[in-house]
Amino acid sequence: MLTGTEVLTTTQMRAIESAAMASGKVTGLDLMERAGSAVAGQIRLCWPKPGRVTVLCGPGNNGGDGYVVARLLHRAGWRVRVLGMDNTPGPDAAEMKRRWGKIGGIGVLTVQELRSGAKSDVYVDAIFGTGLTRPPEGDVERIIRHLGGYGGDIGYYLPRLVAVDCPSGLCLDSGVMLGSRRGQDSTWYKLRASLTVAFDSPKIGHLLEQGPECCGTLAIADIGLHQQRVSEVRIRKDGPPVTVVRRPYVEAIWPPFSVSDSRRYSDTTERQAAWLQKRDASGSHKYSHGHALVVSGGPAKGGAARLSARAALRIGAGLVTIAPHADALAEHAGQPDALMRRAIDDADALRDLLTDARINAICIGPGCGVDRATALLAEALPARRPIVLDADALTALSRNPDLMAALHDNCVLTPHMGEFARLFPDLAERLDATPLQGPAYSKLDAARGAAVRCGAVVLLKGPDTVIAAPDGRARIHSALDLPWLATAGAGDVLAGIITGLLARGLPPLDAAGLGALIHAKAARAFGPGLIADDLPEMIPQILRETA
Ligand SMILES: NC(=O)C1=CN([C@@H]2O[C@H](COP(=O)(O)OP(=O)(O)OC[C@H]3O[C@@H](n4cnc5c(N)ncnc54)[C@H](OP(=O)(O)O)[C@@H]3O)[C@@H](O)[C@H]2O)[C@H](O)CC1
Ligand SMILES: [K+]
Repeated sequence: MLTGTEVLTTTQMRAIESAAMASGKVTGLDLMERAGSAVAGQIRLCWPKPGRVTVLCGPGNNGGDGYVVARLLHRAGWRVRVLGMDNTPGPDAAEMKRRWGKIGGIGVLTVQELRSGAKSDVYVDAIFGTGLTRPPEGDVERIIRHLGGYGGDIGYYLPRLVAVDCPSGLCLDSGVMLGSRRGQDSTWYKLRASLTVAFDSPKIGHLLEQGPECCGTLAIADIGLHQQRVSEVRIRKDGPPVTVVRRPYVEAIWPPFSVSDSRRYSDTTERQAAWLQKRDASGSHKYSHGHALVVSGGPAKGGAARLSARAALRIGAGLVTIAPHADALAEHAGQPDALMRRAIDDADALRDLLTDARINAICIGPGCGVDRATALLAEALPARRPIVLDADALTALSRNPDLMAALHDNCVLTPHMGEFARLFPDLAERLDATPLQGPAYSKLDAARGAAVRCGAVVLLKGPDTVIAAPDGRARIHSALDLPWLATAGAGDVLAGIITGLLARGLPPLDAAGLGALIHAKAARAFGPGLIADDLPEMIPQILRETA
């Protein structure tokens, strides 16, 4: 349902690149020239007046791109200094190094050399790209630390650090700096580029964990590889066919980067907008938009479920019933009047209610209580209706292997990292280990592993939300610009939006993906000062603006 941006792994990127070269339509040298030219072009767009630039070139093709940048900026009138490594790179990078060598010299890539001479206006990091396999060490580590501001005097210039493909040290399959402890501020170094120019498509690591913060503005340059997006290619004419795995693929649904082609990167289609606004032929009767049931808890615990129910109504479920324990029914008497109320005291009462086949989506967890969630899930899961499990329902799941075994592909689990660790401790532990080798285990790997294991859609919440289905399809929803979304009750609203979308008939992965998107858009539209109650009220504006 969503049209997003395809996100690649580094292996997929290499396969596409190899396929392009094997087709004979383009050479590695052409691709390198286009890559370097895209970076130089972006630099000139950002800083039109030629100044001083230092280009730092690593041992591989990322360094090769750097030599192209140096040559093209020199041609544009910049005063260029190049620091490189004393090695013989692959043939394409070697040729680019040779071409630069006819124009200027190459200093050694050390901190001492970097600190000597005049300061530059722009520093280009072309040390490592997709080929990083282990944490940087020796001189290269020192220079990357220095660029990260730990080394002193070029800190003033950090806003002008431009990364080729990625800031060096970042694992593009996971978004972690190899060698640095995850989730801690005291990373042993942290580059913060003001601009990163990457090629063809964003990679997983641009969007997850430390990636967005380190990359700064991410520009994706088209280097003419789209024709190579075939499902099967031959790398060599006489060689075996090599499958370029494009599906299951990962999609970014709110890419935080600047792009010129808005059609390719739009987040909703016209058809989707019409469906969201009920302007299409999906039906004019309230039951044609589904009936969502939001299970609530006992006395004084109703606020969370009411937030969910309100969100399910606002997103367009035809009917929404809130189902508290009978003791708590009276406290749900207030607004919104559109909400229906029905007491459910135990699993038998839920079974009775579910004889109404028109109830086609359930939300369970917010304010429910763990014991109640345990009892009601045992009844609800075998019914195999679309169901969102959040909060207390997730705790119930983590304590009951039988419930875990009853999950099915119409379930959506919405854990934050703490809940995820209780549900899938081994996966969380793997994620917590310091990554020493690329490709490092990623949040995407963890969410996918969890989805496969439990047979349900898993939405792992965070500023970089990852959504994975048991069949391997996945989405990354990056919303680092919304610190004010970390507020009590915001998760309950998300659960309600997803439940509403399920009631309206969206498949679980789409409901979770679109739910995360609308939730973030509502928070963005409201801005700082947001409380969870504001989120459902912003949904009409988001629906109106969806085009
Ligand atoms: N994908 C494309 O369409 C294009 C990509 N381009 C650019 O190419 C790089 C990828 O180039 P590659 O040569 O594969 O990789 P890198 O340049 O990133 O680095 C590889 C070299 O670095 C060595 N390495 C890896 N880790 C370390 C480390 N910790 N310390 C020291 N050296 C390290 C590695 O050596 P090994 O010992 O591991 O073999 C390599 O020598 C991509 O990012 C783009 O910028 C094209 O130019 C355009 C098309
Ligand atoms: K780089």
